[in-house]
Amino acid sequence: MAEFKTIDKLHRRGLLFILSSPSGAGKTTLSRMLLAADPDIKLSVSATTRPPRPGETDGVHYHFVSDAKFDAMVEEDDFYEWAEVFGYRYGTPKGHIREGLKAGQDYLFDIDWQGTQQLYQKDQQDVVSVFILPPSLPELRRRLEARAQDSDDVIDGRMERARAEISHWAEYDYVVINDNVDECFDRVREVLDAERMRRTRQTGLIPFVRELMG
Ligand SMILES: Nc1nc2c(ncn2[C@@H]2O[C@H](COP(=O)(O)OP(=O)(O)O)[C@@H](O)[C@H]2O)c(=O)[nH]1
Ligand SMILES: Nc1ncnc2c1ncn2[C@@H]1O[C@H](COP(=O)(O)OP(=O)(O)O)[C@@H](O)[C@H]1O
Repeated sequence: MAEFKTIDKLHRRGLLFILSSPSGAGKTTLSRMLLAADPDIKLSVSATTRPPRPGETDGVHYHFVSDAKFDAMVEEDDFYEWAEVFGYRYGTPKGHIREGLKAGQDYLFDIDWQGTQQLYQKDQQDVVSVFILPPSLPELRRRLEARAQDSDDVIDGRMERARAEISHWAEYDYVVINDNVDECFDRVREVLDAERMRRTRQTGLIPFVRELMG
């Protein structure tokens, strides 16, 4: 069985896995499920000027920063991309993403369509994007209400923006409807598994095939 071990160890380049959706469709839920189930993918923790919600921890869900700190990060070119959403700013810190990708690390991004477009412009070959749709708009509102973290005004604002966000669905590589969350999660994992197998990411294949052919 020694040959199979060799195949397991083939080197692979990491990927940038993006989950986007209108607010309330379930991307945070799916992200948490994925991070819990898959040790090979790491969350890219964004910086934001939005205040933390109950249950959110600084450095885990977001880096919560002041406006002045965000300005300084923009000025120092610390961001891979950043965008304004719902009146707050959100950005992906550069961190060690480039080195991580080379070493085979996958990164998960919970970012909007603006961030997705910017990542495609920077690094098309490594990006895999998935758009999560709600089964209906009344169900989307029900989920925002059930989450019980926003006032009615904020929920109205999120619902108003939902149509604009959904209009970007066709810019994504994959689209999954989040009706039953477990089924949706299975679809998302299938996408990730298949994308990891892409020939162009399996950089260890060239030496492997060279050896195979003697
Ligand atoms: N472009 C960009 N968007 C982000 C980033 N971090 C979060 N977002 C998006 O900002 C929006 C608002 O996020 P949040 O306030 O956490 O509310 P949510 O919609 O309930 O997840 C969502 O669409 C996120 O995907 C980031 O670093 N860059
Ligand atoms: N398939 C689903 N069916 C019912 N409720 C869901 C489903 N997926 C997510 N939810 C719930 O809907 C609410 C919004 O989901 P969340 O993951 O916070 O959305 P987002 O990150 O896209 O704003 C949460 O209370 C979550 O538990």
